Amino acid sequence: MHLVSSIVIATRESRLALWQAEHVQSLLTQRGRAVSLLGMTTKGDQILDRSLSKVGGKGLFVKELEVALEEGRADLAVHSLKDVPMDLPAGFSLGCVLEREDPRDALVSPQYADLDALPQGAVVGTSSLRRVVLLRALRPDLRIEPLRGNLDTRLRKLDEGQYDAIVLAAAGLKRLGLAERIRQVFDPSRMLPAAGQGALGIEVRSDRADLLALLEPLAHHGTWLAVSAERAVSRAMGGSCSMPLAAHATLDGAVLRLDAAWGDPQAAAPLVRGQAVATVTSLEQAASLGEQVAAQLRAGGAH
Ligand SMILES: NCc1[nH]cc(CCC(=O)O)c1CC(=O)O
Repeated sequence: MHLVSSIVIATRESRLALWQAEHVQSLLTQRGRAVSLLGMTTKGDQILDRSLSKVGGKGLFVKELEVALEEGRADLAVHSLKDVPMDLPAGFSLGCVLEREDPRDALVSPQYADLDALPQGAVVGTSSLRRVVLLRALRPDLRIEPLRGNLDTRLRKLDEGQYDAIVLAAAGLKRLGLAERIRQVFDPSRMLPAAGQGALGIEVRSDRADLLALLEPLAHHGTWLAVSAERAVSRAMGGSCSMPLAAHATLDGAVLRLDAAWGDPQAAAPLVRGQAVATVTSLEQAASLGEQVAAQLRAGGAH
């Protein structure tokens, strides 16, 4: 068996990725482990001029980190779970899911207090197909323009006046101490979050049982159940993280409630929605709730 002495975390070098890796580093350090970070630039960080859904999806953010795990240059990769493909490549596992931060979307705007306050035809920045279809359902008059880059870049483009407002995950803003930029946090019933939004996942090589044992005390099982249901919707719908798909689950005791929505980015048709509630105690049961909701979406015309 592999004996873990010093642990290396592979991480992207955006401020948010570093915050997340340092967070896991500090949790492990508190447990007496020596932990260092290995910063890397991924394809997803380099390609800033095209929509990610056109160049291969968000998997572009994790590939280089997996190569580092494969080659033994790193032990763990910390990811925003939202950016992790539904099926990891053979030989890799999700070793841990941490307690979720705020899963909701937030509106950031220098001028306007909330979505309703935006004038007719206002320009809103987002490159997420999910946010596009949800925003369009709420405010068909808005002009939605692409917005890429890390959090600081997106906020800078907003501040330069390229947009009237932008929509971001509340979790990222809160982690970076930018919560004061939030003008409105969307109720999930209006802007349903993406599968896994706000949760961190730690990826390991599946053959590293030593690391799985090490990570066990960091896991938040309620979050893990919820995101398993959410990710199962996404997986059953085709697995890409760049679909116009929202999936959000909440756990109340052992009762998991899962909501999902899908919208056609090409047509102005109403959103297709799905919902299911069940008592769950295992990740498999959570995933089967997700498959049930995906079947509802497909029956409603999602593809
Ligand atoms: N796709 C980029 C991304 N990946 C994770 C987060 C935010 C943090 C999280 O959801 O955990 C963001 C930024 C955003 O959507 O605003």
